[in-house]
Amino acid sequence: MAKIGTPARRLFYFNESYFLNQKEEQMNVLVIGGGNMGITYAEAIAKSNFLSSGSLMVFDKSEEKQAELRAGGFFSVHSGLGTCLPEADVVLIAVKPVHAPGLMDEMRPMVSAGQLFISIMAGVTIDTIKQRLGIDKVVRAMPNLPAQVGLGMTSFTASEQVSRLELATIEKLLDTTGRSLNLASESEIDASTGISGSGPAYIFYFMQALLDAALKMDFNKEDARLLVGQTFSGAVELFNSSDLSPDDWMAKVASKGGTTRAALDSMDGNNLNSLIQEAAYAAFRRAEELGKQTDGKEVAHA
Ligand SMILES: NC(=O)C1=CN([C@@H]2O[C@H](COP(=O)(O)OP(=O)(O)OC[C@H]3O[C@@H](n4cnc5c(N)ncnc54)[C@H](O)[C@@H]3O)[C@@H](O)[C@H]2O)C=CC1
Ligand SMILES: O=C(O)[C@@H]1CCC=N1
Repeated sequence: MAKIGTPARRLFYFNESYFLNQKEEQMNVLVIGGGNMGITYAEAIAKSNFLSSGSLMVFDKSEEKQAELRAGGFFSVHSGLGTCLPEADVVLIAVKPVHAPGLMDEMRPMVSAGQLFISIMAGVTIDTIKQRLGIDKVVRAMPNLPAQVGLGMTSFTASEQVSRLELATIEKLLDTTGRSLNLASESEIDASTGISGSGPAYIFYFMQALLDAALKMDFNKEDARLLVGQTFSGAVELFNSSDLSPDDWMAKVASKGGTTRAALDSMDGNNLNSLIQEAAYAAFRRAEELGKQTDGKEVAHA
């Protein structure tokens, strides 16, 4: 097993003067799991100048993934935890919840008290991570897929052992992928999973339905994609350009007795608003269930 890192150095990095002096670029950050989200974070951190070069490490257990990551060349890619985990000041865990217990058991002998752990795993609680790793400083975050294009929405909350200044630095790290929201409790993280974490899939669901309608109306695939994509981008841009509510914007599109009213009446008649709210609650409840399942035990979710 690799030697345990240098706690004195970590103490320096994580004391208040370090954070007041804003020397984030001297931190070593390790991302574990180089899939959709892990690679998104690693690339965003690498491109942001948040860290100095050579300070970002990635470990994925898949050899195929390691080869793919090495081709990118943005960070050092490790083939085992022993060469990277003891050197890290901040560790971002980005594996599926089902892989969390095995990974944390492997990590435990190599971690130390000064290290700070960020988990983006859905439903895995701060207590589970603290107990399984035997550490105290945990930030639980819930990002979303648009982080891949710098438009992510990440909610996060921290264990009480994470200081205000440490949290400010972690917020800057999370913001390399878009915007973030510091929430007071893990219950709010589960709720935000039902809104922003899973939310991009609901938008894609709506887009797929409109695409299907356009294809039925005999548009070819390319034209249907343009009609739907530009309509979504335009509507979102309008929404973000003012404080008007979606209801206000709907009123601007819909003329009395017109085409939009016909569509909106059809949606209301089918209770679409309630169905979408129900879907968001289903994701919220699932995040809570995952938390109970992973509470110190094995996970039954892939
Ligand atoms: N995909 C999404 O939109 C979002 C995902 N999440 C969370 O992010 C986490 C990762 O999700 P994805 O990136 O989509 O998954 P993914 O399946 O694309 O990536 C996971 C990676 O972890 C690696 N891995 C598995 N076990 C490992 C281990 N023991 N050590 C090192 N690497 C290991 C796998 O080889 C894989 O490359 C999940 O916990 C999920 O709940 C959170 C918000 C949004
Ligand atoms: O579906 C999931 O479990 C993850 C968490 C939020 C988005 N994807």
